[in-house]
Amino acid sequence: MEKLDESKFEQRLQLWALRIPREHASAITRLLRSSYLLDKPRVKPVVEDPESEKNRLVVLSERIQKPGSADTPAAKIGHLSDMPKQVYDSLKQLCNIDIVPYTLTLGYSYWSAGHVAHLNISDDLLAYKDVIAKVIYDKNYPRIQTVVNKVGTITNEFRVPQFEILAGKSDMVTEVKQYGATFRLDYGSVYWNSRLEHEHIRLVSLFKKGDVICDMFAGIGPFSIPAAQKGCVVYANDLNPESVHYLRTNAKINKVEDCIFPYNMDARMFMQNLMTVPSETRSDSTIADDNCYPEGKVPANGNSLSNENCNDVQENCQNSTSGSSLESTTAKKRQQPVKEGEPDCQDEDASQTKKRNNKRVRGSGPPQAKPWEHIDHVLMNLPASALQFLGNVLSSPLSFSIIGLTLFSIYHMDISPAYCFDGLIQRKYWTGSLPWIHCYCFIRSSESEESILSEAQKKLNAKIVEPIFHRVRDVAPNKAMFCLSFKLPMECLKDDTENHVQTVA
Ligand SMILES: C[S@@+](CC[C@H](N)C(=O)[O-])C[C@H]1O[C@@H](n2cnc3c(N)ncnc32)[C@H](O)[C@@H]1O
Repeated sequence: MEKLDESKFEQRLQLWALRIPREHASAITRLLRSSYLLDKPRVKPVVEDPESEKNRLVVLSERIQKPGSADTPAAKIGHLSDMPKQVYDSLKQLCNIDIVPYTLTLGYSYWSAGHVAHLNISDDLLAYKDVIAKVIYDKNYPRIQTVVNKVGTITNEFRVPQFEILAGKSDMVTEVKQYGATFRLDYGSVYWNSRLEHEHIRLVSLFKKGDVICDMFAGIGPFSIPAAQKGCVVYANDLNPESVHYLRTNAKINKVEDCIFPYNMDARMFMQNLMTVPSETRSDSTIADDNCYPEGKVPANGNSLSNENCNDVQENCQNSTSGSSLESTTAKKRQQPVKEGEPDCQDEDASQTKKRNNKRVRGSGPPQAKPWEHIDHVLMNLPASALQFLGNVLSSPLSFSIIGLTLFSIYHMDISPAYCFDGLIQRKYWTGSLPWIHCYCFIRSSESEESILSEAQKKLNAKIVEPIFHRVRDVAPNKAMFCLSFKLPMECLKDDTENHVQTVA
């Protein structure tokens, strides 16, 4: 029998820890609580210091990306990134601050989603699958209550694997925790990958309070929820109605439903909906409704925002206009250090930021979210095909089948292109800097960063300046997942004279 290589399951997280005298451990953990301490199921945030028995290491949250080094804003004000100065000052009163790097290895036995253990049993071990599952179940019950094996390759557009249940109950609705947020999901009907946790937190660490985020392939919200927790306004979309159901549930569980606007449609239509400038000149009081896309404004493409969802969005808009959620948009932007090799998302010049923020807070009423005026980041986590979504399509080939017949909706006979991103934004209405696009992709050994860049530029019909490739993880011996980040090129903006507007009217 071939041996199982458990090291293949390992993930190493590069974190930071405070080295403290052990007698202060309780006081310091109380002070840092869950917000700044590492918060992972079954992992203790206070550990022994290998260098001295008298000390303990208090492991900090992944959100605390790195201590302020000499040239970062955090260093200038003398505290750790993303940790308020008061907390840092209280720490200093308790002990000397000694920050050390800490590597956390999550090994073979760590991986599961809530009560579900997910196996990928290779062909040569299939004969033993029931024995393997029983051992895992018996050894880990009650933490693990279901053991499943992935069957075949993922072919559906919702990216949900097919599972066979090998042991335990068939209910796959479960809860998982990531960086202090709780996610409920049905493992059998939505996309979920625990191994992306570090990537979710890396990207969210680039956002600032008050940023406007468009998550085109949001799933159940592992980017959107922490972004909203950080004070961003998030437009989150997924084609899978089940994912949108759990996205809304998770927004409620994590108390950020006022900052998240969920959509259930094709990603291109979602962007088009958000960026369409209303035809009539409207008074400020009606602008929130434009974002809600009531039924009459929804494109007849068979993938439109469901009524249920639309009600939700309208509800959110109303919540927004009543005030509570908008603290985030009016809030003064916090300076954060820019990581080496990471996009500098703070290059908007100060006058532009001021202009935009002023615009949002103008008048006595709450500011309005108007995505066609400004968004800060667009997330595209569908690595198998996100690059295609950078381009426009003529008559999208989406179709649906009924009793074996393939039917095309009226929308697909329409020759108007679905814009994404070339010509999507109207120069006249846009304020501030152009958005960062974070487009995930796979790079195979036969491809290179250059070939991917050239494909992206072809789709955009514009040159990308200063692209940043971040290697996320190896998914196979000759295939890795990357995140390509770049500022939307200026050429992608359309001028008034071009007639791309109101395609969803
Ligand atoms: C790889 S998953 C990423 C989900 C989430 N961002 C995460 O990190 O867990 C891609 C998501 O895109 C959704 N999706 C696939 N095709 C889509 C489309 N045309 N428009 C919008 N969403 C789509 C799938 O349902 C799936 O939830």
